Amino acid sequence: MPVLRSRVRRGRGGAAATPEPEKKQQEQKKNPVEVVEPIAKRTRRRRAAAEAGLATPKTNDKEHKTRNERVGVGGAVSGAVKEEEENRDLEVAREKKGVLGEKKPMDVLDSGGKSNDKPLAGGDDDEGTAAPIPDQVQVEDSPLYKVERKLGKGGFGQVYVGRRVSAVNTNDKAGAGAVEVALKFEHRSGKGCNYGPPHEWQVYDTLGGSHGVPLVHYKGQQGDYYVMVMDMLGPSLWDVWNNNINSNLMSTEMVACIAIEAISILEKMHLRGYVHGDVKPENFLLGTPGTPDEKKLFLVDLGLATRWQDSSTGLHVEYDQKPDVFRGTVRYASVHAHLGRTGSRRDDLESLAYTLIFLLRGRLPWQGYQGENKGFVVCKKKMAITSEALCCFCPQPFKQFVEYVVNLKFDEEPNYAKCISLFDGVVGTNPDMRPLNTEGAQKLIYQVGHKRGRLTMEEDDEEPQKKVRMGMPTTQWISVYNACRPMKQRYHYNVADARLGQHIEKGNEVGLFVSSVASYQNLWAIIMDAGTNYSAQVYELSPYFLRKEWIMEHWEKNYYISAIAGANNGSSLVVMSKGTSYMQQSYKISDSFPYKWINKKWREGFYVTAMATSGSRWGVVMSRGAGFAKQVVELDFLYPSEGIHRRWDSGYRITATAATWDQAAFVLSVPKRKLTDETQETLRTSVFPSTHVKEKWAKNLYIASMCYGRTTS
Ligand SMILES: Nc1ncnc2c1ncn2[C@@H]1O[C@H](COP(=O)(O)OP(=O)(O)OP(=O)(O)O)[C@@H](O)[C@H]1O
Repeated sequence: MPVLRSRVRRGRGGAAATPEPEKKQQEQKKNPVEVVEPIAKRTRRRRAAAEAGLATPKTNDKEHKTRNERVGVGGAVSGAVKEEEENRDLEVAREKKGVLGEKKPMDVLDSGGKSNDKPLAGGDDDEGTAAPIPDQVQVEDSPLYKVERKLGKGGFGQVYVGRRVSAVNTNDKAGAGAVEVALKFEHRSGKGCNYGPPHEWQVYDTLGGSHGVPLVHYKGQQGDYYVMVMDMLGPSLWDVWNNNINSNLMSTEMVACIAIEAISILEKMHLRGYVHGDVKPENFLLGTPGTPDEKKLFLVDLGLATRWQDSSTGLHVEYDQKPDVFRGTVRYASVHAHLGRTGSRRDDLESLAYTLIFLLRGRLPWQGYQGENKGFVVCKKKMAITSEALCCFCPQPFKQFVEYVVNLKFDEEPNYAKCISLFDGVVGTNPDMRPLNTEGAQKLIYQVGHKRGRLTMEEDDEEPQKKVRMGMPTTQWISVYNACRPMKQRYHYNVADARLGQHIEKGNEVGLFVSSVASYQNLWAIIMDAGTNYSAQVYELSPYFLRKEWIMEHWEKNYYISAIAGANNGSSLVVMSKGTSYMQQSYKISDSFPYKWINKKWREGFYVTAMATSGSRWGVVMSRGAGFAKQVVELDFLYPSEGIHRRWDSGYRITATAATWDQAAFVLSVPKRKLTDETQETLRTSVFPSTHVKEKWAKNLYIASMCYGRTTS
């Protein structure tokens, strides 16, 4: 019995009817075909009441206009010529490189630091920089400071002690008039200053001085540097950990206190609408030794902070995924940050969980990877590891904290008080005796009136949380079904190479064309139906993944790629059709998911129209004239359930799927023409979903896309 996973989206029932179904019906009348499964009902789903209030998808005007302009210029006359030129370019590029598909590193905005996780070089380096750090600093109406010893350096800036030269109250230890301050220098051509003063300045304006965030007193430009004058603090948690010569480990009580105070600092930051975006041991600083603040915890480096909450509407920012954008530090980044998802409160807490485990155990299981796809490997490891394995030798509360944070949803408000209470049993009952000041957390508990005690996640009376990251990784069939008018559809699976022609010919004889193809264990699955609108079709089974010569030959004859599949043994099945709406086409083969290329082609008015994998290689076909207004990609190491649901809610539907043993990719599009019935369902099954397909047919749902690969059971 196959394992069934169903995700249902009910139709929105838009008013405008598309002409396509009518054409399909006419074609069906002209070509009566054998009905594989009788379809009795003809139903229309109504927009579910619950969805009536959902926002209509926004149109990206700029993108829309560009595409129309380009399509207009392309026209019927020049389309074929342009297409040929386009693909000659592609061919030349590929031959020059001598490989199929280039492997480009991701865009990494990695703040690096001591984690030694810095794929891109740091912006400024005093050793060798053309502009030396000034000897003295005076910005805005600040006192004059003499620049003394270096306190630290990150990927963006360098921090020095500034000693006040012009004396007013010479004994001030803190505040704007302090004798010693921290001076953060960022070179004006540094990577954080592309658009003027560092973004961090703005964030400090809002957050500076809030619980656990140092105050910035003055900021301004001096020579080649942007300079920020802030409260001077003491060693970072990384320094403390590193200086613990005996074991490199911190006491459990100390780490539990850090957990408690860090959660309360993050809670206050989140309350002001920001997420930090780079939580790690290097960015937590203690107060200056010998001062009343020496046992206080601070969080610095707001350079990657972003808003999770829109300042004008108060609403949560919109979900998005840009798989080639990474912000943060590889070692501590959340899985969602690795995958390029919009940062939200859950990400800070996940990074904090990794920070705590690092401080306790002295090492994280994904340390030590190097090379171009380090981010990919680290993310895969974070995704695969169980909380038991990650937290072995750590007391239970740390494991519970990990389990809680990795299962938070994108816009879910974390229960900070509950998280803090997890660590109650690990710290001493008298706050004054603790190795770290936990005053902020004390206040938080008091303010929310939360009863402290030995509360654990399980004992909570809330509904059990749906786990988003705890499923067992597996490989399965992923099939996608769309609502449409009754039509004939056939499927064949476990088809050996030799039998393929027979099935396709038989289908063609009764007017069916191949609408989608997939591969499993070097056998093929083909879907044929009467709803394609194609007028002619050719296919090739090749021992190579997307054989260029055959594709180009058929492009010349005005066929366009309409479906592709790749087998693990490297062979591929390419189907090309006449009668598509496409005006120009391009494809790419790549060792990693080619998001960068997709992004580039989007800007040129192309949309993904077919996608397949062969082993770990990806093949993506993009076309002009695809009939889409917008398109996005959901890429994950497991079935990206949350992302798909969010996209569905914004009017997207899955239009292409492909998966390797590691990753599943879903392309979702907003059609230009509003669909009469937007119902879409997905199934994940361990065997080909033959019985389920028949059930779907009975509900006028037809296979739109399928693939075999990575999901979660
Ligand atoms: N106010 C301060 N007082 C004392 N030391 C500080 C202060 N601010 C920063 N530092 C030290 O300087 C280091 C670098 O600072 P910061 O993290 O702000 O720079 P960055 O270039 O933005 O770093 P990253 O590469 O992590 O983004 C810190 O790790 C810390 O050791």
